[in-house]
Amino acid sequence: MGNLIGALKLLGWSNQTLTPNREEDFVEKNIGFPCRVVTGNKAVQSVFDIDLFRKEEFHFGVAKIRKDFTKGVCPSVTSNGKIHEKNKGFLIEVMSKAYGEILASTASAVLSNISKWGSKPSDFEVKLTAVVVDALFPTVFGKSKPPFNAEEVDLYADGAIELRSDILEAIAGEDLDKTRQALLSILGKIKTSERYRKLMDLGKSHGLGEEEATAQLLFSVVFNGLRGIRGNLLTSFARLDTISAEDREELREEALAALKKHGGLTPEALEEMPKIESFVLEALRAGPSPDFFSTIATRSTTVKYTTESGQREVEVKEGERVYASSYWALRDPAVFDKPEDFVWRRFLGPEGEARREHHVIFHGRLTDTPAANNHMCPGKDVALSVIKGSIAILNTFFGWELQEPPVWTGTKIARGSQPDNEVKTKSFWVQRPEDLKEIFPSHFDDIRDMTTCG
Ligand code: HEM
Repeated sequence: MGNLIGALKLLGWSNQTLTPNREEDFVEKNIGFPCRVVTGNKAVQSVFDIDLFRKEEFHFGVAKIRKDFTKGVCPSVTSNGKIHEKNKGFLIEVMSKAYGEILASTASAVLSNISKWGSKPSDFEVKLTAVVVDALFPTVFGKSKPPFNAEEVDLYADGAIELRSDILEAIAGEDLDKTRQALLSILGKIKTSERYRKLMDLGKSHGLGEEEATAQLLFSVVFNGLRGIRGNLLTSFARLDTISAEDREELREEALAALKKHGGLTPEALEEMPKIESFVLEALRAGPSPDFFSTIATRSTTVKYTTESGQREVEVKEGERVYASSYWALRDPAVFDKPEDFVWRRFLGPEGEARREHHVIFHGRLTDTPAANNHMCPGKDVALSVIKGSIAILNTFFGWELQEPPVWTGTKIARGSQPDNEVKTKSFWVQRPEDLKEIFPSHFDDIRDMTTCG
């Protein structure tokens, strides 16, 4: 019963069931399984040591991965040891190639999607998913015919995981026919994509057979990549609604100057947008997705960490589950002043630079580098480029009114970092059309038509 009640509490109140007592960390709790819940920033960072903490294969916290959605191959994110090193080495190389194309692809995805939105875009969250799919997927797979489609990709990502508790899963009673069709369709598109053979050769050079390499790409790009970027882009977009018009203008001026100077969304232009970067990092701090890291102690060990009352240490037994909350680590007042406030300048200047040591959203510090021998996200740089680039373009050239103000309570597990309430737009329009025409001339006519006909 303990497991069921624990799972129900987590499903019902999400991060708020884990609200820390900052005097303590590594608290024993049942969240669907008995574990140690870790919430302090320094203590959470201790789980990044892969000698001490390993992944539970095919599981994330209260969720498990459906094996038939990965062709039975354990995804890199929950694999360990030598197998993880092969998977991760491959994915790091795939993502570093994608990084070279991601900004051009992002600008094109944002603007070509907007040209189809009209002035009253409905189903805005699905529309934003399409932006992410169009920005990310071609940089990995090249062209695919027919192209990947946002609805089916979302269906796959929803269907790929289920609840760990069989009882709760039976109550949820999902119909998987459509998600299985989506899986087959996506696999077909991956296998006929422009770069498939090259990707398979790359996989081979890392010791991965075709089945394994395909499954790693499928789960990494369609689940980790899409879900990671989509949730955090939506939350960043919604946060724009919570800052003043003057602050929005300040962000706009910075981005516009950089885009004009470099003739588009280039790496050099993004370099010259520290305010946009700080805004996005703060949005990801205030509402990170994913919001936890779930691990298992590889051996009995003593972990040293700091709390408000000073240095502490804790004995963790071999095999004990450790659930590290990035949501609370990013709200630790020991490292982030007034953590409940949204302070978009928090990551500016030398002090803001130093705060990157505590920003753990990517399962590592922002100053760390993903590697085959750690579990840090290999999509970090690509993901940040998509989010920063999209926010820069949206805020600079477009205006919108939401149907209701976004709200974040940390109680809605299914929403992750996204606002509790679905983001719906009442109206959407172009601003600074002359600048848009000058910087992105090939998209301008289509977008101008959108505002006049919508
Ligand atoms: C803002 C967007 C993203 C965020 C916040 C994010 C965050 C994370 C986190 C926290 C982990 C570790 C999970 C854990 O250990 O429990 C992770 C792992 C991973 N992510 Fe991301 N991710 C994002 C985007 C992406 C993208 C774009 C890709 C690739 C297309 C990607 C691919 C992966 C993979 C393959 C792993 C497993 C790493 C390993 O095996 O060591 N992620 N990501």
